[in-house]
Amino acid sequence: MNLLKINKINKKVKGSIQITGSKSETNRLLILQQFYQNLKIENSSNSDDSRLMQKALATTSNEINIGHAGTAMRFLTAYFSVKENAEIILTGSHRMKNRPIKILVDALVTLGANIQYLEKEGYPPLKILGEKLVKYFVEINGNVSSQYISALLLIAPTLKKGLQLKFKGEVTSVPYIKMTLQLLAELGVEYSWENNIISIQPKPKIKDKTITVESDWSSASYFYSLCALSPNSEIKLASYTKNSLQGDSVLAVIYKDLGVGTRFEENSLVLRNNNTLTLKSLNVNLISAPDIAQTIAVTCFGLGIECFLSGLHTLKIKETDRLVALKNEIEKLGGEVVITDETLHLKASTKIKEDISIATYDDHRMAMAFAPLATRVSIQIENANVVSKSYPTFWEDFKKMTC
Ligand SMILES: O=C(O)C1=C[C@@H](OP(=O)(O)O)[C@@H](O)[C@H](O)C1
Ligand SMILES: C=C(OP(=O)(O)O)C(=O)O
Repeated sequence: MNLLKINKINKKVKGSIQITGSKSETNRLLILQQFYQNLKIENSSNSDDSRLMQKALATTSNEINIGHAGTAMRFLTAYFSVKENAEIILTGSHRMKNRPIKILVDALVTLGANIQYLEKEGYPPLKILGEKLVKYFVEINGNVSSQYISALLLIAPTLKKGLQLKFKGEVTSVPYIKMTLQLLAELGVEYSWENNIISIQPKPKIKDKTITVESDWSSASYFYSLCALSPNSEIKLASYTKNSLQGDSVLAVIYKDLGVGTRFEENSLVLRNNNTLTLKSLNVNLISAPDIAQTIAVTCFGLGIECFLSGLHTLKIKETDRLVALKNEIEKLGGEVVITDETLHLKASTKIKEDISIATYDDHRMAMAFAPLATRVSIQIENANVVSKSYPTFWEDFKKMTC
């Protein structure tokens, strides 16, 4: 599927869908399952990123191409570093070769790992020779990506003396670190987080355990947006819990201000557009939830309200430079956007140009974030199948709600 043309939606948005499991939770659990084979996972993500992770863990080949999957790249770097006798070349897409990994590699090497860069210093591809890591203390810069920290935490309980991680600087995307710690705790791993030090105790074995992955909140964000942009709409999404491990569950709070009420009905989220929007300008810091920045910016654009987003310094090293991509595409539609290295300011505007073709920059979230604008105008999405990185059935589910 290349160019997807979406006609303006003229009916009331209504429907009920089951969203696939969180890719963040799934990719952590897949690593942990290698260490603890009596761990069972239910409602795993069917995303490309999780399938690639599964394939990489099952392969007998010495060369693994992880495509665009950031968590898989980072978690597998740590995993193969401690897998004795592993001799692996870990590579990825062109974009992956430009997503930094030096902070993680330096930390692993400090702990005793054997990793070499095969092309550009600080970036994949990597050659990893699995070793027993002998050290148990390392300092790490926490403000570039929390994935480096999660990668280390995931291998920590398998190390003889566990691990002590000391952070330098502010830590970004903290809920993802807490997710890793909470999953470890569910397996009985003991940890503490005091000031800027996380300590993990060793845990060679666990009791039999089944973990059911909650559905993906980042994927739910596109339906929050659709609901906010469709008066009287009602959308039901399964399977979610009130005590989510996912930081993107903050959507329920943010979208309340954008006119969407959330209630839980058993294990489903019910979103309702209450037609209560009075807000003229939204101001949110997304340092804890960077993956919903695109969704929120596009919702505000569709609603014709101003929006000021901060805490976005990690967006430029994701699937694409998401700040530049957002500015380019919103401006094609007639909006005005000012970006800095870590902020985005969308000016209020009421007109949206018809039938514009939105470029997606190999970024699933660009495709999904712009789709709900079809409630306002007909729109075209380029390379629409990019959505499979996190949400392979997105277009079927979007159709169910809107046709
Ligand atoms: O640990 C994770 O599962 C993730 C952490 C975040 O990355 P950063 O920590 O690089 O912001 C997030 O953007 C990504 O989609 C998933
Ligand atoms: C940033 C993302 O993923 P990753 O870093 O795992 O490629 C994402 O899914 O938005």
